[in-house]
Amino acid sequence: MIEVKNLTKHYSLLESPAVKDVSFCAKEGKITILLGPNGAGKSTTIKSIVNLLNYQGEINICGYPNSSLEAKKSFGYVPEVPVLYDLLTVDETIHFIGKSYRLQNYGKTAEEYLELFDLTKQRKKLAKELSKGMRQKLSMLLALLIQPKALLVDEPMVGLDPASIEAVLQLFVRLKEAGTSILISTHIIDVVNEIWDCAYIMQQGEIVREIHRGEEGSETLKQIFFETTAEEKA
Ligand SMILES: Nc1ncnc2c1ncn2[C@@H]1O[C@H](COP(=O)(O)OP(=O)(O)OP(=O)(O)O)[C@@H](O)[C@H]1O
Repeated sequence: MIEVKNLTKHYSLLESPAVKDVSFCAKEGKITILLGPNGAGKSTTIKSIVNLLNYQGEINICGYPNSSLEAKKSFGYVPEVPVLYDLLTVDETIHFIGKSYRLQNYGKTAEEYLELFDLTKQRKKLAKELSKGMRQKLSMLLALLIQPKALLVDEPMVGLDPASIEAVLQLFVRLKEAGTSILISTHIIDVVNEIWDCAYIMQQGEIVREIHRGEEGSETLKQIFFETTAEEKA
C-alpha cells in the first residue's frame, strides 16, 4: 500500500505549490492511475513518494515511512525518463542492481523479464547503445528485479511498440493479482482503460476527482477525464 497524506510541494521559483494538500492511497492488489493535464503535478507526486524531493506531508510505503530502508527495499520506480549507467552493458546493469539490493537468485527473475521485454539479444550492449524503447524496458526490468511490493511507474508506455505495450499490460495485471500495489501516471488513458481499478484526476496540483471501477456507469474513463478537467477549467 502507498499512502499519501497532505502532500504539498513548493518549487522555489513557482508562486503557487505544484502539489497542494494531496491525499490518496494505492492499495495492494489494485492498479491505481494518476491522470491529469500537463503540469497537473503527477510527476511531482510520484517523485515525492519515492523520496526524490523535499515536500511537506506524510508518505508511507508498505507501512513504512518512504525515507526508510524498509520502504526503499519494497518499492520499484520507473521514472518518465530512464536513468541508466550508459557505460554498463544490460547484463552488468542487472548485476549492479542485484548486488546493490543484495538480492538472492535474481538471475532467474532477470532471465524471465529479459525474455518478456525481448531484450535477450541486447544483453551485451551498453545502455547508451540501446534504443529509446529498449532503455524504457530495461528501466522497467530493473524496477521489477527486486520483486517490489509497490510499483510506481511514470508514463510507462511512452516509446514502447504495440507488442511491448501488450506485454506490459499483461504484466501489470499479473503483478496486481499477486498483490502488488501499482501506481501509474499516464496521459494515454485508452491504454490503461482495461486494467485500472481506481483513478485520481489531478488538476493544478490538486486531486479533483476519485473514481473506482464500477462507479463510471456508461462513461469511459477518458470521457470522465475530459468532463472533469473542462469543468475545473471553466
Ligand atoms: N524542477 C522543477 N522546478 C520548478 N518547477 C517545476 C519543476 N518540476 C516541475 N515543476 C512545475 O511543477 C508543476 C507540476 O509539474 P509536474 O511535472 O509534476 O506535472 P505533470 O502532471 O507530471 O506534467 P506532465 O504531464 O507534463 O508530465 C508544473 O507547473 C511544473 O512547471
